[in-house]
Formats: sequence, structure tokens, C-alpha cells
Amino acid sequence: MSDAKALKAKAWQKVKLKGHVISDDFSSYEGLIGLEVLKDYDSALVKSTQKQIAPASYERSKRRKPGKAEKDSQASSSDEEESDDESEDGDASAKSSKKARLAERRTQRILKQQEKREKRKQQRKEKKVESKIETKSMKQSKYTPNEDYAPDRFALLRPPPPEDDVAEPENGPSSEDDDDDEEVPELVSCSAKVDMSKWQGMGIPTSIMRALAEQGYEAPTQIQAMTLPAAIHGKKDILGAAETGSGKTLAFGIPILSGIMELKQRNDGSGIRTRAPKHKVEATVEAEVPTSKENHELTPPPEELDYVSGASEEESDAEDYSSSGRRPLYALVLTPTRELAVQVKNHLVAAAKYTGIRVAAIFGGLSVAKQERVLRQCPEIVVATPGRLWELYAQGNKHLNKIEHVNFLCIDETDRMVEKGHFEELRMLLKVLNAHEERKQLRQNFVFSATLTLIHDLPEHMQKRNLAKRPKFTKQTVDQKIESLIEELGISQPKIVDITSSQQTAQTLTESRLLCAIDEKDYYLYYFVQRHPGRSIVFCNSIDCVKRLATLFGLLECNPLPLHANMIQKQRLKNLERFRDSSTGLLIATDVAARGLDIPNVEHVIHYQVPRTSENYVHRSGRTARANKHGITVMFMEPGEVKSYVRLHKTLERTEDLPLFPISERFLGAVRERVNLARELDKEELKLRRTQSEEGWMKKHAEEMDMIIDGYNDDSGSDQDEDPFIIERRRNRLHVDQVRGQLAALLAQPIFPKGFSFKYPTSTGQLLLGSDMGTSNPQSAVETMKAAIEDMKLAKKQRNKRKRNA
Ligand SMILES: Nc1ncnc2c1ncn2[C@@H]1O[C@H](COP(=O)(O)OP(=O)(O)OP(=O)(O)O)[C@@H](O)[C@H]1O
Repeated sequence: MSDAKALKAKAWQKVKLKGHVISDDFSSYEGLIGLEVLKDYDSALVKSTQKQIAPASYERSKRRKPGKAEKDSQASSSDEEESDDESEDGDASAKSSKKARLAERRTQRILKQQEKREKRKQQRKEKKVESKIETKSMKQSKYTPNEDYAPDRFALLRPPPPEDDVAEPENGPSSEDDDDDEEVPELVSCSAKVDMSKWQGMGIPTSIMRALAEQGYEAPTQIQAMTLPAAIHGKKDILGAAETGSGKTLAFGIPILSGIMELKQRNDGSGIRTRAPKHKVEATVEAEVPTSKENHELTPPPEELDYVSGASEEESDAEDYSSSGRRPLYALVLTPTRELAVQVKNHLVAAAKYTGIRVAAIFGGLSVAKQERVLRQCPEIVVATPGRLWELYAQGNKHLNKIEHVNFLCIDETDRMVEKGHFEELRMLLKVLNAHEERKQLRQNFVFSATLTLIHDLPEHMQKRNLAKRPKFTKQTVDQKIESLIEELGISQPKIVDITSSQQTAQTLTESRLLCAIDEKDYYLYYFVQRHPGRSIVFCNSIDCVKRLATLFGLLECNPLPLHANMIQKQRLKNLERFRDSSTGLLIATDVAARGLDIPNVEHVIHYQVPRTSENYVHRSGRTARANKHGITVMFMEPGEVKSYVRLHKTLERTEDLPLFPISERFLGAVRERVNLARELDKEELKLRRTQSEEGWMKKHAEEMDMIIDGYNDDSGSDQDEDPFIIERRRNRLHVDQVRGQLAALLAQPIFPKGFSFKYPTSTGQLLLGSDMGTSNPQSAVETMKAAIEDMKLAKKQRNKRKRNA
């Protein structure tokens, strides 16, 4: 038998299974080569696994002892034989080689049949796609988005296929292989399990539905259900207000993608762009051939942002120039922050996966040249921050010059974008966009925010004038706010959907506050992150505060990730990425991270300072409790902030105070000790750094002037050591080392002993044990707070009862 044949025969021998059978990356398939196991899995996978594993198994089988081989061969069926090389006598060798040949033939037969089955299945699938694809059919069809199973997709076992999917055996029903036919379930993508019937009737093209199914979006969210039909069928402008994390991105993303697909189909070959008809037929759009993944990845990951490869650059330039100008710019999406631009782009890319539509993000902080290169690829959708967009437009960028003709305009977080004094570039862009009445009328507009309809009280001094009956200053109504938006943005007769609740924040959000002195906030913050581990965002009102906390919590070994506008963009994106990747990540940010960021499973939002506006409170808090998940927000308040808190409360039309977050005082001593040491270390390190830089400066100048200054020119330990500068420096260093050592020793011990039951003060003045609070997870801040709220309600009831009885 040839080596190759022997190898094949070896690949089918029975071996012991190692690890899990199903794995994300197929890593646990090692050793999984016995037919009796593989027949339960997808044939394509079997083939690829067999190929990968055969050489390793061959090596292993070579090392096996003959006795063991015989034992194995008895235990297994005839197709599980050792190779000729390992047989001791001629007879055995002849027998086993015959068996091996039989096994090989059988294997080949099975593989052939499996291949045929795959082919037939593929043909049937193609027929299905060719025929009119109704949304309804998605429910029944068991399509697999990718023929080859991507190794990073989780594979599921599918139950035996229904009758029409089962391939008819070619060699009659009694064949052994029939068993295989029935028993070979298939690996399918998770999306095939998603029932998409709830999306029906909205006019969403099949290719977009396919992407939505793949992401597991079974039903539209409320804002999506209320806006999609009007936007897709009715071609209406949309003004949407809905709570944070309610899916507003897709509420404008899906209509934009659908509209572009429709325009592309209508314009095919004609080169003329027109607005789609007001009423559109129910989606029967064929799925377009998906473009390569690179087409969607127009914004490179942070580490590649400045990377320019000469050769590929030239190549891509050549290709870009040839197609430049041919691909229109259909849609413009404007966002207030760079991170949000990247995120919106990613959401659109995911939804556009099977449409062939290109999306790019353009924002400040990155090299202009790189972004120009991105634009040379003529993406059909540009997601941008106003500043960089205007800069490139003003420089005469070819692709961006088409913005005057865009068919779709979305202004995300609109209330922030049109705030006076912000985004002057937006006003200039709007002038360009609205310059021609006819084009303006053809454009479909989307205006979304969670705080679109939030109305502020007049400032105090204006309220006083009102008392004096000067009608000049009156509180704006919601209608007036919307009207002024419509006018400013050049929108015509929009569908307005406002589903924000009176409390403005998400229903699944638990809100609370914590009262303390200003210099105690650090203690409580450290207590919180230690006591309630989980992904948390701490919001501060200033960059200085973010920097200070980042240093302090770095010394306390909490791995904080700062995020503020003064950081370089690459670092900002990297920190966000790291935060996303860590289940106990601690992001310390200014309000630059308050709006729109959709980071999964953020459990806690801490307002280290009372936010300056109620909008900021709503958006900051909205980074948790997204998409119906639970989350908690704790507002740290010192006495000086009470006024801001009251104002915020009034604007949000709250009638009750936020409940107090329960703290177990017992551990505050240990917390204080650590935080104080960290503060001291921070101070000492700063002092040392200052002395060193001062010294460095003096040294440099002394050298330049060829002078000798006592204590600065010599570190050698000569008698100049006695110089006061050097003595102080040495003393500082010693002190820093000492404090660092003390802190390290403390941090090595846990603050909260394992299994300890926490005692919280209750509203009745008693101490409630953590274990009595009915929380299934005593570490969970949400559950701890919920239990405390229940306790408060109970105490209130008791008080009222006592009052009634008295
Ligand atoms: N139909 C859907 N079904 C399930 N999840 C969805 C659906 N649509 C969107 N989501 C998910 O909900 C999350 C929040 O969506 P999105 O970021 O669009 O919220 P948003 O309303 O824009 O929030 P914010 O006001 O904070 O910007 C995202 O993770 C998104 O993937």
C-alpha cells in the first residue's frame, strides 16, 4: 500500500476523544477521527478535520505497540486497522492490508456519497435563492450563510434533516450508508434558528434580513417597528426619540441600506439617480453578491491607523482612481464623537454584510492622508464627525464633493449636534446640503436621539423676569423644539416618533445615589469597584479629574482605562477596545464617552460628579442597561452638588429622590488606608518626578554652558553626595519605595474576606445582612440595590401604618 493510502486508512482508526466535541475554533477535535464519531457531524467538517488530523494520527499510530494495535482492531470494526508496517507475520499483514483496502474503499464510497449529497443540497439552495424569496420563507429555510464554516463561528448540531433535505441513497435502501444519511446532522449557523417573521411587512430586503438573522435579531425593537415602515415604504423623514440602547442605529441604518439597494437597482446601467417612489413594493429584492470583507473594513483597526504600505497603496490608488466618481455617495451619517462614528459604521457594516454596500468612517485625530485614501474607494455611506468632514470637503475632496447630492442624511444625537456653540462645521455642512431646494426635497432625513424631546427649565435669572411678566423668555415646549429642529435641518413633514418614557432613562436601569464629602469620593469609588466587580464606567466632569483618578486607581492596581478628548485618537480607540475585552474593565471618562457608545454588558455607571446637564445624566446612564439588559447607575454627590442634583431632578420631572446606595461601613477603614497610601504615593512620585526634571534641566544647561554646579554634575557618589539636592533626592526615593512597599503589602490582602456577610444600614435604622437581602448574587450591585429599594418600600409602609394607627 502506498504511503498516501496507508495514511488515509490510518486516519479512520478509532482513537480516544480528547476534550469537548464542539468548539469555536475546532481546537478540541484533536483525535476525533473515528468514523463512529464523525458520522454525527457535518460531512464538510469531517473532511477538513480528517485532512488536518491525518498526519498527526499517522505519527501516533506509528509509535503504537502491535499488541495494542491488535486489541484496538478487535474492539473496532473492520475499517479500523493498523497499517502493514506494524504487522508482525505475513498472514496478519496480508489480512490487515485486505481489510485496509476494504476500509479505504468504503471510506471513499462514503465520501463520494457525502459529496453528492452536498452538491444536491447546494443546487436546491441555489434554486431557492433564484426563486422569489419572500420574507416568510426565511422562517422555514435552513440556509447557511457561509458554505465553509468559519472557524470563529460557534457550530451547532442540527437535528436529523427533514424528509426533503435527506438525500436519497443511490444504492438502494438496504445499504449501510443509509444509516449515515439519517444520522448525519449538519452544522448550521446560529442564524438559521432565528424566526424572522416579526420583521415581516416592513419592506426590508432579504439580504439585510439575512444579516439581521445572523446577528440574532428576532424582532424589531419598538423604535424600529414604529419607524421602519414609514421610512422604507413611505420614504418619510424620521424624527425619532427613544431611550438609550433601544436600537436607534438600525432604525435609521436599515432604511438607508434598503434605500441605497433600491436606488442601485434602479440606476443600474443608467447612471441616473432618482429618488425611489413614495410607495414601494414589498421586498423581493434579490440578495446581491457579497463583496469581500475588506470592502467593509474601510476604517482600519487602531494599531494600523498610521500604517502605510507603499506597494499596496499604489495598487489600491490605481484601482480607486479608475473607479473614482463612478460610485455615488448615497448617504451621510453625522455623529458627535469619533468613537461613535466608528461604532455606527460597524453597525452599518454588519447590517450591510450581504448587500455589497461600502461604508467608511471619517473622523478627526487620524491622518488626513489615510482618510483621503479611504475616500478614494468611494464608499456609498460615509459616517463622519462634522469637523473632519468639513475639512476634507473644504479641501475639495472628490468623493465628498458629492454630499450636495446625497439621498440620505442622518444626524445622530441631533440635540447635541445642533447645540449652540458646538459643531459650527455642521451649520456650514447644512448650508451646502440645503443649497438646492430640489435636491433637499429629494433627500430622506433621519434625526435621532434619546433626549430629542427633553426640555430644560429656564435659568433662574430668566425665570425671575418671567415673574415680572416679560413674555420674552418662556420655557420652550416640545413642539417648539421639534419645529426649530425641522427648520434648522431642512426637513419636510417628518414622521415624529417619541417613545421616551417620562423618566427618560431605560426601564431596566436601577438608579441610585451616594452622599459623601468631596474628598471621600475616592474611598467610595474604590469600595464600589472592589465590592462589586464588573464592567464599569466612571464619568467625570473634567479631563483633570479623569487623569487624577486614572493615576490613583492605577496605583491601586485597578487597571483603569482613561478616555478624554486630550488623548491621542489611537490611544482612545485602544482603551475602548481593552475595555470591551475585559469583563471587569474600568473606564474613566469624560462626557466624550457619554453618548451612543454601545459596549456590551456594562454593569455599572458611576457619576463621580453630578453631571452638568440632564442630557448628560441620561446619556451617561444609558451606557448600561442597554437592549433590555439590567444595569445600575450610582451618582456620587457631595454637599456642594446638591443644587445641580435638584435642577437635574426637576428637568427629568422626577418626584422622588434617588434611593441611597447601600454601603457596608465596616470595610471603609481598610479602604481608606489603601486609598490614602495610594494618594501619598502619587504625591511623592510627583515630587520625585519634578525634582528629576528640574535636575535634568539644570544639568543640561550646565553642560551647555560648560559650568559646574554643585550636586548637579556628578552622580558618582563623591563628596558632592553631601549636596542638599542629592540628599533630598535620595530621601524622596527612599520614601517612595517605602510607601510603595506598604501599599503593595496591603493590596496583596483581600479587603472583603471570602464568604463574609455584609451588613447594610436599613431605612428602619437596623443593620441588614447581605445574605438576608434575598440576592442570589451578593456581589451584584443591581441586586444589592434592588433589595435595598424593597427594604425602603417596606419601611415606608410600616411608617404609614404606624401613622394611621396612632
Ligand atoms: N432588533 C434588535 N434586536 C435585538 N438587539 C438589537 C436590535 N436592534 C439593535 N439591537 C442591539 O441593541 C443595542 C443598542 O442599539 P443602539 O446602539 O442602536 O442603541 P441606541 O438607541 O442608538 O442607543 P443610544 O441612545 O445610547 O445611542 C446594540 O447592541 C444593538 O446591537
